[in-house]
Amino acid sequence: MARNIGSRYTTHQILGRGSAGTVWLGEGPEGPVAVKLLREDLASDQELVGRFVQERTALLGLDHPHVVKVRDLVVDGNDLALVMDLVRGTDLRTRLDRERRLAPEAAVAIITDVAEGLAAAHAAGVVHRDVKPENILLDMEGPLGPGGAHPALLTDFGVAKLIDTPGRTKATRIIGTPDYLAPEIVEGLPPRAAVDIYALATVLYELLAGFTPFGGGHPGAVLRRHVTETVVPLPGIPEELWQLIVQCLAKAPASRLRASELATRLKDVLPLLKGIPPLDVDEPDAEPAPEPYEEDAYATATGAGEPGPRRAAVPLVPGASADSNRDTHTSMRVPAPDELSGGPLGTARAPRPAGAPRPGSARHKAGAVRKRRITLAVAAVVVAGALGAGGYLAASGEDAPPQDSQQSSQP
Ligand SMILES: Nc1ncnc2c1ncn2[C@@H]1O[C@H](COP(=O)(O)OP(=O)(O)OP(=O)(O)O)[C@@H](O)[C@H]1O
Repeated sequence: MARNIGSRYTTHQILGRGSAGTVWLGEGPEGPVAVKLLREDLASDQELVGRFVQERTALLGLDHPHVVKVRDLVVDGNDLALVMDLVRGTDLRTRLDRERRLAPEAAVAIITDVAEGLAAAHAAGVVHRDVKPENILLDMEGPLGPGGAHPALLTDFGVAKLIDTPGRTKATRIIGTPDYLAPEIVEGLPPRAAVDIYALATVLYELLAGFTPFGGGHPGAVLRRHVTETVVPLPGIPEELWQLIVQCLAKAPASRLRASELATRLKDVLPLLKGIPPLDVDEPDAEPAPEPYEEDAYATATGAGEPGPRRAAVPLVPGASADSNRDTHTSMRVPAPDELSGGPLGTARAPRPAGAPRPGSARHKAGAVRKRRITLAVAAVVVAGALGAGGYLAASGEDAPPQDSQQSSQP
């Protein structure tokens, strides 16, 4: 049934649901649109509505072929809606679920598009804060690019920031999707443009591997890996491409490439990837069962029980009920330094060449445990030095002063 949104738009049919609201196919004065209607409890939050109006200029001003254009922001009674260009196609998560892994050329073509979109946003002082496959739309009506990839557009700009209002989330909580969260966010620092680069490199890794570099298990373990662990190389990945991923997954934000540099470097790499099939890697198995004498520091410190599902579907805000089982935003506590530095859930997930023995198998077990101990010992030393700010935030329990986290630190 058609429903009016403000005086200019009607919605007809649901395109999809996320944790912050529902996206509808709609009609506006200039033709079809997508309307993201925020959840009622968000729409009735006066502070959030104020922020929504404040963001208007920045969001409406973003105009780039690889960013989904926001046409209007509607505040009407209980309705709070973002009116966007309709992208006829699918989102990258759906494609990835279908294909499991993409050929390097197609993966890089998609990520290049998104890097270009991000470069424009960052230049305008806007940080996305929730780059992930769900927020990358593929325009099936657009021309085919390298590797047969359709144009990719980044969507959901500003939504993470809207939700992350000082009254709604404390400085001690994190907003985002665990698999894609940059280490500085885990440490409680304000998100700058480099968090988007980290998340985008994570998406690139995921397109190539079929899994994220630090995902798996309990969300707390995922957060800890971002801070303490090093990404493990993918078997068969061209070295030039691997180096770009490593650089953009650097723990120090300043060491990562900027979005425009990343786009340029990816374009340089593209011709080398022609005709390379999807990488032949097996997803690492779940963590091997902890050795009896190794204490699960995270579980002990937090009361967390068994590791959760591979992707944490923690609601954005209490009461949210995303009706899909896909990744969603997370609002969770900034872990304390001791939680970040210990426990066997922190082992980096090493991809295996197809058919190689599992890391948890008898043949590999002794080596794996030794390696885990070394990783954790190094991690403990690194985190002890690196988490001063995060530790303070975790301990303070105070609301943060309002911080314009969407202002980019980059020109
Ligand atoms: N501009 C658009 N045009 C066409 N479809 C869209 C558009 N924006 C979003 N969608 C579709 O609507 C669905 C829901 O999007 P939404 O942004 O609400 O959720 P999400 O990003 O999947 O999850 P979350 O908000 O929890 O991170 C997505 O599957 C996407 O494919």
